[in-house]
Amino acid sequence: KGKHRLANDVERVVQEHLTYVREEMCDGWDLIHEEGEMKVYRREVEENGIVVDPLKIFHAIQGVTGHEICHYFWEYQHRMEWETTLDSTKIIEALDQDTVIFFQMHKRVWPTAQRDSCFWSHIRCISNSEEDQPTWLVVNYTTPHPLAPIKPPQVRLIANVAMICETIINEPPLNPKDIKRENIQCKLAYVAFVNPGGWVPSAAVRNVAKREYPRFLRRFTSYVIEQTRDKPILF
Ligand SMILES: O=S(=O)(CCO)c1ccc(-c2ccc(C3CCCC3)c([C@H]3C[C@H]3c3ccccn3)c2)cc1
Repeated sequence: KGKHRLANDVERVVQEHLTYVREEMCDGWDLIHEEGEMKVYRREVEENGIVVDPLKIFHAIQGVTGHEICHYFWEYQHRMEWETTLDSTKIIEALDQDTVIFFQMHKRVWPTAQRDSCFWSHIRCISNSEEDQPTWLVVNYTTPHPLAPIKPPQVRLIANVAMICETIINEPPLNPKDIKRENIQCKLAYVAFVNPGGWVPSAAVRNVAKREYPRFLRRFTSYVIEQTRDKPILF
């Protein structure tokens, strides 16, 4: 199928994330939370008094592949089974089989006004030259859409989020068909640039973010482990 109207935007944002995720986690990032394999980093950034802290989470999940993590993160029909911070989510346009446009109503976080979001969501497999497993990624990026008009008092979120996954196969058996789930691990990097889109109390949003991002990733990864437990491995 030909290039859709957002194909160039999608390409640019995907390449930016691939460059950015490899950047060293050195200056300016605070490790704000650690649980098991999950490490949550944040930079404190404000634009015009609005908290827009970039957030980076590194995690390693036993027994699932990067493809499985990205599949369940991208597929809209599973979203309400793991997303606890949404009132609703729906596809408003499919640009191609890997790129859709979502409209979402986010649960209100007191004392802020309710947020909604409209973003294109793209899933992609990047096979690198070596024989090891490909990288799978999903990017959610805010985009305007005629079917998602801004309706005050709701405030439109501005989000640029990526889930970038590698699959590790420990002690690969001679025959790939013999690979078991206990031999596989997904190493993921989750990056979120979220601008609340309007004034919010900095401390409140920082506390919500510090609590909600780890919670969302814990819940989402547990969901994928459950969904894939007795299914064939999706590489
Ligand atoms: O990974 S996704 O693409 C999954 C698809 O839904 C994603 C995740 C999170 C958000 C989001 C939306 C709103 C807020 C704030 C802004 C003012 C009031 C709410 C926050 C900050 C507060 C942090 C947070 C993190 C996780 C869950 C909820 N809350 C985050 C958007 C997209």
